[in-house]
Amino acid sequence: MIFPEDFVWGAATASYQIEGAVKEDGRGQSIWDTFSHAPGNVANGDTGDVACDHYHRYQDDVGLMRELGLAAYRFSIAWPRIQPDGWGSINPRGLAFYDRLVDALLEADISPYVTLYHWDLPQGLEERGGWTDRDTAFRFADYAQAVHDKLGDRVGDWATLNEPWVSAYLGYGNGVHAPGQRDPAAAMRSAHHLLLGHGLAARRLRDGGARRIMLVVNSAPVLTPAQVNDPAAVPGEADAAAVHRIHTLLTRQFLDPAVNGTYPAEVLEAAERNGGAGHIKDGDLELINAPIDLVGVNYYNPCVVESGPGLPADAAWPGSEGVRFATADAPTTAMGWPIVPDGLSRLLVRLSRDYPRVGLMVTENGAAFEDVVENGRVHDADRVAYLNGHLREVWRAIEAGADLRGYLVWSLLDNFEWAEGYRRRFGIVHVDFTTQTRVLKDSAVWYRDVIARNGL
Ligand SMILES: OC[C@@H]1[C@@H](O)[C@H](O)[C@@H](O)c2nc(CNc3ccccc3)cn21
Repeated sequence: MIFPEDFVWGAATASYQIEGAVKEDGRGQSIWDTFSHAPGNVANGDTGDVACDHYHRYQDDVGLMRELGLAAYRFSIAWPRIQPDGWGSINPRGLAFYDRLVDALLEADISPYVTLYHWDLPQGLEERGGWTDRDTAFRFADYAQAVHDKLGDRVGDWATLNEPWVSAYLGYGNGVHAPGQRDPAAAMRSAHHLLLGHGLAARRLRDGGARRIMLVVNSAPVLTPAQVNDPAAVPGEADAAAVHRIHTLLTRQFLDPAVNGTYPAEVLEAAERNGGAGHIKDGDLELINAPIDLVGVNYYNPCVVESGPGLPADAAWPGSEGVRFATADAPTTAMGWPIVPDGLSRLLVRLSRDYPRVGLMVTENGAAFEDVVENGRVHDADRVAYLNGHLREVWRAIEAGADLRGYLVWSLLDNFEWAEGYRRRFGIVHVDFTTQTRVLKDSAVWYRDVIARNGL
């Protein structure tokens, strides 16, 4: 299976998960600093205080990327390094780190793909309401412009947000992520303000001459248990309605406004039932619908549902009344997520059909397994099998006509896995968090060969 000649092979990380140096060079506090230091929020009391110490080790890490032959490296910028409180003057030392990182990547012939927001909101803004407050969207646009002004001469690929669904519904809905609020109405308001911030920032980036702008979403094919292993299975009316509802809340809630400038009726109805839709102002959808070039797709596993009469909505899923989240008949990763490779091709073909005006890129795909270091090596055959199976589906989606530009593996390094802390490892490079030693896992060597062959 050989991929298109211009297919982009890369890897992805995020600032809070790898950088450490949380009090260095003028960095302000983020909501994840606050959340991870609050007892009970993160496994084993882990925090991102040190993480992979990438802030100090970035040159060696870029060397690893070069050794793997990556064409692209997706990383996020920590807003609190740029504006410690989230607004106002720019911290030159914070910006200087990313300036150095970008230059190191270009020197290694690796294209930098910048994500402007991967969940580390400045705590100063959270104290003013965070994403529940409309003003945060405008502060985000100011921040985006400041970063692009500095790096836009060398960075062509820009993602505004990583997974606004997670920021809104895990951060403000069920509270398993920072800032840990449990309020469905706050979550729906936050989802809208994140989208507004996306649109406002995308306009600033475009006005600044950005080459490619994308929105990155966590998306999945929503399937009944029977459909997981039998794409031809036909769900009954109630189950089909459950599938449509969750597809709408997970994916259409974000891509319809961003790509088409419309909200699904079900989202507006859910908002009316959860605090009202007064936060949606006239003209907002036009602002949100700023032209973008790509949708970044983060896929790990399908979302499995069936109807469940009388079931209350899950706090992370306002509007999901009557839906029961089910399990798939499939092997699972260390996260308990089902391994369903063809879910990726089913998703990519669907998104290509539903949103034909934008290209697609797999901006995250990967898996956590219980890695064991043996004689200085990690024989992660399960991760190789996961990646191989999913890349075969990427190839199939391209063959089926999907406008798919590239694939970025999650993740380059083992890192801080949010509420799971360091006990879950997604990296193709093993990190010993005591010594900060990096070791290529077998999956990294395998991925290097895939890149060299441009295929499987
Ligand atoms: O969990 C693995 C990665 C995570 O490390 C990335 O920072 C994030 O972008 C990411 N998104 C997903 C898929 N969505 C999801 C996020 C949080 C909880 C459950 C699912 C997985 N991942």
